[in-house]
Amino acid sequence: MYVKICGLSEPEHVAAAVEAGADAIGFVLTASPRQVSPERAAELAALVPDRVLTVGVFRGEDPATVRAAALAAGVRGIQLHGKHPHGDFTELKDLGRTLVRAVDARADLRCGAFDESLLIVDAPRPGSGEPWDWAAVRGRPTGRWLLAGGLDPANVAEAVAAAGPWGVDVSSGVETAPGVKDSALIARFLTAARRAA
Ligand SMILES: O=C(O)c1ccccc1N[C@@H]1O[C@H](COP(=O)(O)O)[C@@H](O)[C@H]1O
Repeated sequence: MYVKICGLSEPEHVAAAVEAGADAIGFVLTASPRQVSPERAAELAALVPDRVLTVGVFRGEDPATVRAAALAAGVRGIQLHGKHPHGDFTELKDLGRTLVRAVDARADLRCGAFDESLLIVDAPRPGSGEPWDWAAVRGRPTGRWLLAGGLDPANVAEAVAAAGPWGVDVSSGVETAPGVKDSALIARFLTAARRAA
């Protein structure tokens, strides 16, 4: 079970996620209570060992803006959330970063359909912490895909059983308030997700 912890903004929480065995760590570089500057993301990314994928999260920005911010942040992955056209992914391919497409259940759920190497199937309101009908996507996504949206340490096993994802992605469910991560919740989520596999 691949696990991504998203929306980190403090070194102690980056360290907690790495220590607990996260496969990927996300820095939100778009409007959000979790937004960090590319410079702050670069400081945090420098603390992450190579085995953990660092991902910059964007939503609606044009490819030139995404390119500049991703390069400044030094992230190895680029997550485009929402209705980015295929052409946005094509324009970013030459960067050699891991491209991640994040969509809700109404979208094309074939990983690779937009030349991405990782797909995230999320709630209609990303980063809201709202659970949704995870079972509705069971059997639909293809390839490497992560389930996101309203997951937390207590429900991740149920969500995995319902949807059958390749991995999971969490932000709100490891926070005590919007944008305030909690190291103990991060560790509990990793443990619960691994057991759910
Ligand atoms: O986390 C945010 O604030 C955010 C903002 C804009 C686009 C994506 C965002 N996060 C993504 O949302 C899911 C996690 O959702 P939840 O909070 O666990 O319900 C994950 O894919 C994040 O990358």
